[in-house]
Amino acid sequence: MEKDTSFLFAGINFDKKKFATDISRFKEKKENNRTVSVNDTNLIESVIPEPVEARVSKVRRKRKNITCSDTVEGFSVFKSSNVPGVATDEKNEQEQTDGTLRAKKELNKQLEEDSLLRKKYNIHVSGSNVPTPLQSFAELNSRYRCELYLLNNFTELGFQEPTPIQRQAIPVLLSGRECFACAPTGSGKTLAFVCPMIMKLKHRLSTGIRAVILCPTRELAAQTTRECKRMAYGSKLCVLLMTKDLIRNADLSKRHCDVLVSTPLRLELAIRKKRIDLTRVEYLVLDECDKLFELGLLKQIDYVVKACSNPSIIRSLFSATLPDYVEDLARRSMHDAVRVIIGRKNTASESIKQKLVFAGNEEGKLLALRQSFVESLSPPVLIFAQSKERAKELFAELRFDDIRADVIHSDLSQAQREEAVNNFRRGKTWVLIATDVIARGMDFKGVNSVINYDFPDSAAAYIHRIGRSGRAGRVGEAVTLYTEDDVPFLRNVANVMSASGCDVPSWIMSLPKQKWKKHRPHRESIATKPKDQKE
Ligand SMILES: Nc1ncnc2c1ncn2[C@@H]1O[C@H](COP(=O)(O)OP(=O)(O)OP(=O)(O)O)[C@@H](O)[C@H]1O
Repeated sequence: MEKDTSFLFAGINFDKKKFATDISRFKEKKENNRTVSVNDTNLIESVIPEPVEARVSKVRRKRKNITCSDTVEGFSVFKSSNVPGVATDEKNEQEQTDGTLRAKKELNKQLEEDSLLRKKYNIHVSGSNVPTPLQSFAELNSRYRCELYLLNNFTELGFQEPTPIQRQAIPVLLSGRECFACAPTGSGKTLAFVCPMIMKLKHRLSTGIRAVILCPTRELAAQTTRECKRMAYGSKLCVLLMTKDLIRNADLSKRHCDVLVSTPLRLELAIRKKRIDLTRVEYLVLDECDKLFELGLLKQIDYVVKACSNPSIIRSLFSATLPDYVEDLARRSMHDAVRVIIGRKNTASESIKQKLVFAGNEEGKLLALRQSFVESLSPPVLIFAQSKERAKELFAELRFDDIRADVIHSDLSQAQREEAVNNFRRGKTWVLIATDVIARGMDFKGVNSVINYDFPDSAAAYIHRIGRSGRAGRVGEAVTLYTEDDVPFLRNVANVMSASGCDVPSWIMSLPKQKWKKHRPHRESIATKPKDQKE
């Protein structure tokens, strides 16, 4: 991460007060002499009871003694109060006082209920007027008038109730607030940002891109596109994955697309080739945001974010690891954002049983791995190696053993990478050897164990790698092999383990804390054969 990140989001930092007229012009259009907001909120308000958060903010505004001339979000508040020349008799005053007291009571009751619900689901929030969390998916209809196809899709997908991140992030985004969120791996963050997006977008036939989801890898972008399509099934929304072909053959500026999912590199390329217009994007999601803000991707992200120049854009950041610098950045550059943390920040999912195994040296690691396969191979198993070279070496060692192994790394073609992922998903491959290219976001159902053959290069990498198992409340197992070289870095992984309730030997917890950027020691090549016998 570059030290100075202030240029990030610079292209869309703007003074909302100064451009208030422009914003309101953008937000509203006249239709049949009646003001209809672009996202139809007025229409919704006319048919459903006012949401609690709206009532809450009204009461708060009242408390601040706003006068009749104050305009809040395009509405004139307290139109009938304090108007010069209008006599206010005692009865009226009494009624007003009673009304305010009732509203106050109602507000306090609601705040209490919200806080109990948050406590129950380990939801921590900061920001002003944070909307009430969802009790159930049904509230998407009763509170926000969501279309029934969406609830049907959730039922079809087997989702009975919202996960904690969904309970809080969905109402935040539906209320038009920006959001940065941290929730454990496999806890349903994808639905948390896709659901409000498809609810808000509805179907419209104008050209141009209306929402963008950025993911750090092609595999994750493809998976997110698939999830989006599943959730939007039954609507007319158009969801597209940015591919090389699309950049080459299609002029996206003339095509209609509701949701575009892409890696930063591909999107940057399309913008540079003038194949795409992002000026009307209404929603921007940075998934795995801390990865996107790392040095290698930061410039591309900045370029894309600047291209999304719509002043009313709603941006959100999601990850299972949210370092302080990303939070600082979010606070500085997002507008009135809500921070949502589920459980403790930067911890592993509690449904994963984690183990550290000392293997002495590189040779010991291979022996330990083979031994564990003989004793108890319970596929599917994911094995992480430190580099593509080491992943290839390990694959060369295991491919002739009696296990169905495959490998995935960045030297493979796109088609080969897709095939490796699909074979693993379908159970054709039992053991997938991988680099960190699939460590984040990939949702392989039922991975029984993750083996860190090479010690991860950071605590965040550890959390994401092992998070490929133990998803959606299932149990999983993670084994991390370590050698003498890794001992100084053990404490960082041990801290994560202990924070998620796993036992860690006390000698490890008493090791000195290590400042740890990237731990990638040079390692002996992976081989059981003596060097002179190797091909
Ligand atoms: N409400 C729900 N009930 C049950 N399962 C759900 C629910 N929401 C999502 N899931 C499932 O949980 C799994 C994990 O979801 P998802 O991939 O969104 O996790 P994530 O939090 O983004 O994880 P990661 O941090 O690894 O990216 C998926 O298989 C998804 O279908």
